[in-house]
Amino acid sequence: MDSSSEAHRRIATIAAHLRPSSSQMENGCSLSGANCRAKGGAPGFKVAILGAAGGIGQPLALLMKMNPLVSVLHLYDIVNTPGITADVSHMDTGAVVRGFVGQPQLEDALTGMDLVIIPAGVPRKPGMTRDDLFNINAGIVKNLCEGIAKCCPKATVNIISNPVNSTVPIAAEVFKRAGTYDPKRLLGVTMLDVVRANTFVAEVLGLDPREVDVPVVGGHAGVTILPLLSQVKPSCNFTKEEIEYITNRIQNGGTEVVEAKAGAGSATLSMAYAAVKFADACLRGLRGDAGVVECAFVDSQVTELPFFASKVRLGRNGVEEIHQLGPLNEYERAGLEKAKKELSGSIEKGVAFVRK
Ligand SMILES: NC(=O)C1=CN([C@@H]2O[C@H](COP(=O)(O)OP(=O)(O)OC[C@H]3O[C@@H](n4cnc5c(N)ncnc54)[C@H](O)[C@@H]3O)[C@@H](O)[C@H]2O)C=CC1
Ligand SMILES: O=C([O-])CC(=O)C(=O)O
Repeated sequence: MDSSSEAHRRIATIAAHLRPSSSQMENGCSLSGANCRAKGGAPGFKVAILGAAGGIGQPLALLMKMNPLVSVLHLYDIVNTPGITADVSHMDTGAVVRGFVGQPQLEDALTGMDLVIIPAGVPRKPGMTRDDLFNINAGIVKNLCEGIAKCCPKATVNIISNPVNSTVPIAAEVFKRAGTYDPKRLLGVTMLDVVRANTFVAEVLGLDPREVDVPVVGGHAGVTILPLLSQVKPSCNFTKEEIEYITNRIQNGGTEVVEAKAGAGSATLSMAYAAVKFADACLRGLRGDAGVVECAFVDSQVTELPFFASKVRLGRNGVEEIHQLGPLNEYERAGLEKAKKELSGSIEKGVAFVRK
């Protein structure tokens, strides 16, 4: 028996006799530390998902474990992460997975992370607006961002928890208070609006959605979601009726899913897909890839509002450049005014929550 077969035999014997303790499972390794060679030393980025046991968190964990840019994946939630970690950690992809459960383990979950993705918080039920989630989710996001400010102040942060139009300003205020705010590193995830827009436009035009690129600006709720159909690539023309239909469908895409799920939550699978698409863009930017451009809700001077979603170029420092809105038609200019009015209140509400 050669030495590597002997090593495998020894490990198999140990594994058969060891019943892993919960702390060993949290290390993403079912052997004791001395016997486990998976130390997470491979090159790549360290990513944490906060809210990893949820409807979005679980498929997001699965997809991030498949991302070759990720070397270490930390899964944090207030419940159920040991099981999800054990499950995902068996995938034969590169990232080492570690689970953390409950507030006492938040700091360990965050320490050393390059990218933190936050889908923690309650989802909508039929009849609710995203703003109806504010009372619960504002406190959750504030608490998690306090942890980030303390343990990984230089991490890039992707906020998914709704209402995004308020939770991003909450995060910014927490970081300002802690003296760690870097506007380039804080991004509200509006990617699902773009994913939907590409899909719905492709349906109407009879195109492959992978070939369609629709800029969606503003924010992430109702009329604040503003697709710029005059700037769709490949360049195309719509009838007035098509513009009304597509715009309404994009603005109400979240509600369409909430109603179809009939009380069982909101978009989770398409959101996990969108979150991974966006996180991958952030990681490619951090790696130094050129020309990575996506829409996101960020600290912005594109309008008079302090936060606004538009196309941004992602780089080694996070948001390297914020694109202007470009020429808008009359329909879009009217939409922009409506969007700004609602956004302004949502941003102020978030800021006031932390300053109060
Ligand atoms: N930005 C976007 O485009 C979208 C945002 N969302 C939002 O994402 C959020 C999560 O949605 P789902 O995953 O469907 O909800 P969910 O209820 O299935 O999962 C939320 C998870 O957060 C966890 N959680 C609660 N408090 C926490 C805390 N203090 N620390 C860590 N984890 C905590 C829960 O235990 C649960 O596992 C909701 O606010 C929803 O509105 C949903 C879809 C799209
Ligand atoms: O609609 C919701 O509550 C969830 C969400 O943000 C979306 O699906 O766009």
